[in-house]
Amino acid sequence: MMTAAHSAETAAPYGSGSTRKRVRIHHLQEMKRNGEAWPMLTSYDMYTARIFDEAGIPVLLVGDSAANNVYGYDTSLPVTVDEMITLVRAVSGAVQTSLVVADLPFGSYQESPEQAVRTAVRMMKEGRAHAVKLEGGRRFAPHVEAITAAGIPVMGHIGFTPQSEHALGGYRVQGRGEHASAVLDDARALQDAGAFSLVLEMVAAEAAKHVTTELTIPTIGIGAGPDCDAQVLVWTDMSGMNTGRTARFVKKYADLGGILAQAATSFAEDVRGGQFPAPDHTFH
Ligand SMILES: Nc1nc(=O)c2c([nH]1)NC[C@@H]1CN(c3ccc(C(=O)N[C@@H](CCC(=O)O)C(=O)O)cc3)CN21
Ligand SMILES: CC(C)C(=O)C(=O)O
Ligand SMILES: [Mg+2]
Repeated sequence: MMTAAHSAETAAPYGSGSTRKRVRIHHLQEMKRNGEAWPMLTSYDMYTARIFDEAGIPVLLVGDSAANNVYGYDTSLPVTVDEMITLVRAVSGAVQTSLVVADLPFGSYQESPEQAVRTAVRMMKEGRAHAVKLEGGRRFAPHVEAITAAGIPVMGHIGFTPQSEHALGGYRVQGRGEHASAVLDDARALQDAGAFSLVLEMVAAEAAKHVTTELTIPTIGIGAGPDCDAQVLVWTDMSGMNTGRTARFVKKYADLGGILAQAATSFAEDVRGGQFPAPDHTFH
């Protein structure tokens, strides 16, 4: 249910030709209070952004997972701010309603709160994002606070943080048993620093539930069980565009990879067999 966020009753902001209304951060907090779970998807291009916006996905994340899913790198570490900005601009230019969140890539904010603000400003100014996301727990509270003070909404991201995979020792579930309290401490610190929401990635369901209850800001789970306020998946995973191996937390809702392979094969057959172009596709 998209409620007021997707209704056409209110005038759009100046400079916009649209009558649909942008999802706002307070709508996300309102959905938490009302117990309405909401979806988030990644998007890296104009077509998927337009489709997900029309489908009523309130938040689109231009994830640094673009490293894997656009640029073909083996981890998310190599993607640059410039590589991200190009994609962020494509996505934000295509949406009418969805809130566009841009990931700050590895190395673009860890040095200092000042560096974090500089990168976040670029994502807003050049990428035209509506918010930014960064990975890390309580040690990044000053960074979140500085970006927030600059007037930029920040989404946090804790649990398994792929940019730290080498420090974490691989793809590991976080917050099991006695480690649950560390996840809660990180969550609280980020909320207190001004984060408007928080991704919990590969967090034990029990810990994720406890964090969700304790926080006033929405939690967005990926491999963090059913009790988060929202759920996020990478679009290439959930659509079957990614024909490779996916994590256990992924549910595949379509076979886009298979459909596209069929279309390419049919096109190739038609060209080779002389069935394309037909008279309908031909000018005289
Ligand atoms: N396509 C794609 N989907 C993602 O979810 C994703 C990316 N790319 N790139 C950036 C990060 C990396 N992420 C990942 C990638 C792999 C696993 C994974 O293989 N997990 C295993 C191991 C779990 C374990 O050993 O406990 C799994 O089976 O879920 C998890 C998160 C999440 N993000
Ligand atoms: C998996 C989500 C939360 C993410 O950070 C990304 O896609 O980069
Ligand atoms: Mg990311």
